Amino acid sequence: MIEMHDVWKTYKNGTDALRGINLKVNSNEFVYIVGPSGAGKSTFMKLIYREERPTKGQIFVNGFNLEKLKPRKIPYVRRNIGVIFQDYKLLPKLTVFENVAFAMEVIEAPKKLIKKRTMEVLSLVGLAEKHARLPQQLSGGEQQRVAIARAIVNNPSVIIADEPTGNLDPDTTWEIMKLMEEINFRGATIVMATHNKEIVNTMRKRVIAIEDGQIVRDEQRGEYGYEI
Ligand SMILES: Nc1ncnc2c1ncn2[C@@H]1O[C@H](COP(=O)(O)OP(=O)(O)OP(=O)(O)O)[C@@H](O)[C@H]1O
Repeated sequence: MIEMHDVWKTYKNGTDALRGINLKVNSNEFVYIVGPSGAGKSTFMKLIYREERPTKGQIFVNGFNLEKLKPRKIPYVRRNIGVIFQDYKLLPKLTVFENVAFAMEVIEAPKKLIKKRTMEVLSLVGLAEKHARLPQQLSGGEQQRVAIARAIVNNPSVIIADEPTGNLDPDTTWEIMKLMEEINFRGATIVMATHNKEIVNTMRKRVIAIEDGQIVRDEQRGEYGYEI
C-alpha cells in the first residue's frame, strides 16, 4: 500500500518537480505512471523508495510514514521495496548469481537461504543456467531479468520499475512485461513508469498520468493517451 498526501518536491535549483500529489495505491495493484518527459515521473518513484525526500507532504508505504521513520526501521521498509531501472544497474564485476545474492547479503540473510532463494528467483526469470556469467556476457533482456531477480529476491511487497523496458526491443519488452505480470500475480504491488504506448494499451491496468508535477488523470484499465 502506498499513499501520498499533498506531496511536493522542489529540487535545490528551484525546479518544482512535483506539486501537490495525492494518491492511494492498494496492495497488489499494477499501476502505470505515464506523462511527458520531465513531468516528474522519476521523482515520484524516487520518493517511494526514499532516494529523494519530499519538500512537503506525507508518504506512507505499507503503513509506515516515510517522513517519520525511526532509523532502525529504514532497512526494514527498504527491503520491502524492490527497484528496477531502465539501465539495469548490475554490478559489472559480479556474476549473475552474485548480483542477486548481494541483495540478500546486505540484509544479512543466512548463507544457506541465500543460495537456495537466489537460485529460485534465477529459475523464475529463466536464468538459472547462466548464473555464473558476468552481466556483459548477457543480452539486454537477460540483464534486465537479472535486475528483476535482484529486485524480488527479498520478497518485497512493492516493486518500483522506472522505464524497465526503455532499452529493449519489442520482443524482449513483452518477455519482461510477462514477468512483471507474474510478479504482480504472485502478490506484489507494481508501480511502473513507461513511455511505451503499446504496452499500456495492450496490458490494461490502472494508468496515472503526471504532467508538470501534478496528477492529471487516474483511470482503471486506462490508456496511454499521448502520441509518440
Ligand atoms: N536532481 C535534480 N535536480 C534538479 N532538478 C531535477 C533533478 N531531477 C529531476 N529534476 C527536474 O525535475 C523535473 C522532473 O524530472 P523527472 O526526472 O522526475 O521527470 P520524468 O517525468 O521522470 O522525465 P523522463 O520521462 O524524461 O524520465 C524536470 O524538470 C527535471 O529537470
